[in-house]
Amino acid sequence: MTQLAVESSGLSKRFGRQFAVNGIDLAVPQGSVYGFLGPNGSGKTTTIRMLLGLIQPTAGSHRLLGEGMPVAAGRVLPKVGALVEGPAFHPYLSGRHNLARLDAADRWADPRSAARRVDAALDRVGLLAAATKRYRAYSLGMRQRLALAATLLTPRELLILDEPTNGLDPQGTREVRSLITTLAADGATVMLSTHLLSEVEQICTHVGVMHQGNLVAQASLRELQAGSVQGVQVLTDQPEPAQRVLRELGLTDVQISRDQVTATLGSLAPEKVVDALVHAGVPVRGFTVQAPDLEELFVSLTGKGFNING
Ligand SMILES: Nc1ncnc2c1ncn2[C@@H]1O[C@H](COP(=O)(O)OP(=O)(O)OP(=O)(O)O)[C@@H](O)[C@H]1O
Repeated sequence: MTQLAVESSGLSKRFGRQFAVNGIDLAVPQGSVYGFLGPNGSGKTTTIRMLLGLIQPTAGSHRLLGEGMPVAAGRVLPKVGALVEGPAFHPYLSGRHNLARLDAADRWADPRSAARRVDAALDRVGLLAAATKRYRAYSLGMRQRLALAATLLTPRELLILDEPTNGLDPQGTREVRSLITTLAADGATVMLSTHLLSEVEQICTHVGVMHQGNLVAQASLRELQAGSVQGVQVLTDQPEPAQRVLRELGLTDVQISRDQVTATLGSLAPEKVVDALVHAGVPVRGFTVQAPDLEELFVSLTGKGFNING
């Protein structure tokens, strides 16, 4: 069975009469990059704050790295890096000095190796060259990278990041995404919240979709794609015979448009369709299985569009 880095059971948070998070069962596999996707106000930040013990759940329970929270918090949290509101950095201190202050405040960190740790974290996020610049002179992207560096002062098995690319320009966004991919490749599990579908498609292996406090879908990207309806498109000079073959095979929604025949595949393997066309002597110039559109899938789950221009 897959080991879970984050798991919850019935995790809920109510503010007054409103359930911000309504009994969610998260399952974040170890080694995954899990995109926690949902429109604004769907309960992502509230969930992350509960996972990290920053607020108390109204109901439910959760485990991090296999250990029950909050009982094991002292043992588990040092292995978890978090980016929630971002640590408070001092505007007149350099990036390096800011990290050194945070490191000194960590009671588990050995002060003798502090300088090495700080520079390694700066190097990791590509800020070594700007280490002596004052924080107030940093761009938004540099500030976000410094916040990530702060979470990397000690090796982490799990990173929980709330909207890590929010507010970044395209260059900063690319840098932070590539850093996340590298951290995952080095073995960390990453759970990140986002309202950008494109972010999930680019860097995530798994996704959980939030809508109005409910977890409406949770799966690996591969499963989601396989589970959705696929279409096929055949390019041929003989569309009528092709249409006949597709109908005989049981494909639905078979349509002709000039030299193109499109249809919904159902559970049939695409190679069976090609095989049948060739056997029937239909000259096939092109055959495409149309990739299922994740955006449509998510919109059908949440009834809302996602900003896909991220
Ligand atoms: N401290 C609070 N008091 C009252 N209501 C709150 C509080 N924190 C969050 N909420 C409400 O809970 C709901 C979920 O908010 P949350 O911040 O978790 O959503 P989100 O998915 O992280 O959204 P965003 O992408 O905008 O950060 C919202 O309706 C919000 O107004």
